[in-house]
Amino acid sequence: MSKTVIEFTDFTFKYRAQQEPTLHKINLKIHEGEKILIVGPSGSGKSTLAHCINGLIPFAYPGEISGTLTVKGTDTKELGIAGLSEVVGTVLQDPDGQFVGLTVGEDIAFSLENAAVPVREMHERVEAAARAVDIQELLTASPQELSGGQKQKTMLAGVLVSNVDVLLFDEPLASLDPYTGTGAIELIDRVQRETGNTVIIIEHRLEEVLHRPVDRIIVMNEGVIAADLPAAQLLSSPLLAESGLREPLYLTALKYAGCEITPEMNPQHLDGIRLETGAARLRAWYEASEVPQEAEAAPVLLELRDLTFGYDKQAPVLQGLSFSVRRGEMLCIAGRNGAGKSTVSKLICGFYRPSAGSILLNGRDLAADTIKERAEHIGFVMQNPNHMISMTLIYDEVALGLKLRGFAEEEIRGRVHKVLQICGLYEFREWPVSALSYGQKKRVTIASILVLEPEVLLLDEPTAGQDYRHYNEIMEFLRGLGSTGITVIMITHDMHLMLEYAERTIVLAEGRKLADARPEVILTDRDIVGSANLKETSLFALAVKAGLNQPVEFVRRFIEYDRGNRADES
Ligand SMILES: Nc1ncnc2c1ncn2[C@@H]1O[C@H](COP(=O)(O)OP(=O)(O)OP(=O)(O)O)[C@@H](O)[C@H]1O
Ligand SMILES: Nc1ncnc2c1ncn2[C@@H]1O[C@H](COP(=O)(O)OP(=O)(O)OP(=O)(O)O)[C@@H](O)[C@H]1O
Repeated sequence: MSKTVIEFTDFTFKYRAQQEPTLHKINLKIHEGEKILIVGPSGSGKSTLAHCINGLIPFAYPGEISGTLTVKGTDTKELGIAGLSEVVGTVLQDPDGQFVGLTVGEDIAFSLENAAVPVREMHERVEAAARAVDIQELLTASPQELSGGQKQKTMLAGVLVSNVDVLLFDEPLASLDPYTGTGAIELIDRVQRETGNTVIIIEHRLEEVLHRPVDRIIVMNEGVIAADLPAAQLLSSPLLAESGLREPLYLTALKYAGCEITPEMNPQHLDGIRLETGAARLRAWYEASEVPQEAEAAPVLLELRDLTFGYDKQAPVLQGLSFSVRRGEMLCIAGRNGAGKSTVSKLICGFYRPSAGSILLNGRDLAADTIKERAEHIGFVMQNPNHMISMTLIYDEVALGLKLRGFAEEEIRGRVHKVLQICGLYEFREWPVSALSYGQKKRVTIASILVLEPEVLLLDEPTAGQDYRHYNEIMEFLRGLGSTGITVIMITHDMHLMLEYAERTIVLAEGRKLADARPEVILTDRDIVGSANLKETSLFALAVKAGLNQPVEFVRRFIEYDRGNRADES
């Protein structure tokens, strides 16, 4: 057995601001060269555990520690944050908090400058890392000009160039398009095999991380380690479901068809899975499943006509983009990192003006409307919750919009409480926002917009950083809004979300509309998937593997059936 790099012994940690410990008596050994995946519901302590390893706890977030944590045999309290930074490289969940350089290149080079690497070698290594994540064109760009995914890639490159022993990734996939995400998982795998580094990945998107093998999966739940198993064992046990976590979609399909999942089937990867009787069962399930009904089309509410826009006049981001959205519809906008998805939402909200084309709401051109006037009808939930929150207490944050609009105290309280309940935040209403996990903060921002009851709700990655339970709750809630006539537009890289909740998806590529169709049609079309950096759904690949004649229709029927199931659960 190789050497232990990280060792938690009866380790308990309580944040100064909390009454109860967030981590309880953790006993965990991580060995040199191991690749570990940590999963767990939102707020279960995953990021807290990571912060203990990189020294942010207790040096930046103070609190009480009992028990010990050693990194390479030395207690982290003795190593200090500087000592730890030489051993552990971290990509944090919120990339904005992590930028130190004025340009992308400087940022990637930061750790090398600190380590006094010769200038020539530094340039070579920075360029190689930038190429590995495909941002070599952006080395002189400033961090403010980057899309969410481009920021994430810069962080990844910064960690990959450094000479640390332990690489720690806190939700590395959250802002990456699926193709880039797959590339990042391959890259992490390659770097680990080449350097023998220890790798720890925290991620909700289990199916995507398992694209490359991991040695163990650790399940955190309520501050304790609920399971510590190889992937095949975990996926064939009820432990994920018991912790409210999502299994890969193809396994859910096999279970619906009546298959038992065993470690011998190699359930951790669709390529290597042994279906045996599964194929016949899937066919029988498909033949017995109901044909979904088409919904009636509602009138158009929002229309984009020939929109053209560029931050820099020479380089248009959008060129003649047109699409319309119907009242009560749930629509997704998808496309690769930097395709212009967030830019579309900023134009709709009026943060920027198009250089040509128009945006109509209920047939009326919005050109003359201010940001404030538009906000009465169109609510916008940004990608990064830390960009939206301005109040200290959760209740005040959610009540703010209603207060500014002059509502009576009584009505404000009723509406805020109702929304907090819907968003699973009621019990935290008197808490400071700073004591919440990233996923919980995201829900606060959704709540603060929902409370205003907009006609159109525009969400940039609504479920990034959410666990499966909250994903279901938020999405079923948004679907409920759809049926009351509120139109929901979601920008997302989450192919599950798109399949399960969007009635239609607009795919952007090169500033134009590449496709406008039902999600299962898009996610089973290799050309569109390839051109827009999306990812084919594993359900489709499963149906093909099982030899079904109509794999697209199989995907559609599965989604319909599963939707009914999930709506019952939430
Ligand atoms: N700086 C802080 N001060 C006080 N309490 C905190 C702080 N950060 C996190 N917590 C508390 O610790 C708990 C665990 O948070 P943590 O961020 O570790 O969860 P997580 O499992 O990473 O969740 P997520 O998947 O939502 O990111 C949260 O419920 C939160 O209340
Ligand atoms: N404020 C800005 N100034 C200059 N360029 C910008 C600015 N914001 C975005 N861009 C550029 O415009 C393009 C589109 O960015 P946008 O944020 O709309 O992409 P996106 O599709 O939302 O990407 P992601 O999936 O990574 O979030 C990118 O090339 C980005 O670098």
